Amino acid sequence: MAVTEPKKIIIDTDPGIDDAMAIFVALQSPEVEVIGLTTIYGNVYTTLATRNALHLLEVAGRTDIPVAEGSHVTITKGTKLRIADFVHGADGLGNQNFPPPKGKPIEQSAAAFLVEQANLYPGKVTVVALGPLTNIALATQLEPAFAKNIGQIVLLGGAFAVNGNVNPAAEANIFGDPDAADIVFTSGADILGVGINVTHQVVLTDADREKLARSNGKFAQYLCKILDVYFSYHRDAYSTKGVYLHDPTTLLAAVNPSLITYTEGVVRVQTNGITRGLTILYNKQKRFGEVTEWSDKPTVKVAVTVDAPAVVNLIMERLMDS
Ligand SMILES: O=c1[nH]cnc2c1ncn2[C@@H]1O[C@H](CO)[C@@H](O)[C@H]1O
Repeated sequence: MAVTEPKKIIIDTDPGIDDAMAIFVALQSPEVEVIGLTTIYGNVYTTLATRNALHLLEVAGRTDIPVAEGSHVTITKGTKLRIADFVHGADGLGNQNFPPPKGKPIEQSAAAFLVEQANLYPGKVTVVALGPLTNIALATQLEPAFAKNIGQIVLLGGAFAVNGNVNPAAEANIFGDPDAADIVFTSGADILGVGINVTHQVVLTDADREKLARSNGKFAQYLCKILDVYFSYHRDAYSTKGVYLHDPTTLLAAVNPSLITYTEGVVRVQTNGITRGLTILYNKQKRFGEVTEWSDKPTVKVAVTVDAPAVVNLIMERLMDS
């Protein structure tokens, strides 16, 4: 049997408790090879995201993986960022005050690193984007061929036909930089968008957490230390007895696409007004008489269903077996 080469992935991340989980699951997934982490603001500011990315790689014993620091401002140079420290703790990792990492990010910016890797392995690199899409939008501006050269962009973002999690209109990653999101969705790259309409189906329960705690898995043990803040946020905000696995679900959609189903259409993002950050998918079922803002824009894939039990099982297995 031919041995298939692992898929090369770059994780663009704002760690973040569920980011930490996604990064660990990726490192435990033989189907993929993590060739770099790029950092962005979102759950924390970019400087802290870089520090946390380096820290998580040190915890994993994978300091061979480069970290490239991303943008500190939005694509329109906006500095008024919305940081979700109330979801993840002030340090982004459950207020554990871990020691600073020994490692440093590489000299290259996240956007330059993304462009370089896409050029180096045309069509072979998947970006798994777990935060606001500023770095990816910058990469498309830095290199017009980026959309063509990148293999796929699997992104966590949007709330398709459901309420957002920042406000009824907007999901956090898209709200973080709506202009960048619109650039990415209309870039022509092969894009799979995974919205919270899908990730809200994937819940880690208290019982799952207890099972993780009882295992000897190194990553399971680490995560159990940082999960408290994330659980209490969900209890307060949603009255759920568990937490949504946004980032690990998106990562697994890249690792094993058969875990989800998707539809195709054109996605545009509202960039101003009270619905700033709203994602609207045009499903092409109606032929509109007039030219619309969706006309002549490239088609993307948007996840519709997920095999939630399989996703939770796979995440648990990989974290416990570490
Ligand atoms: O209520 C929330 N407000 C802001 N960010 C959130 C919230 N819940 C989760 N996330 C973070 O944003 C992404 C999913 O939208 C996830 O990365 C999650 O960590």
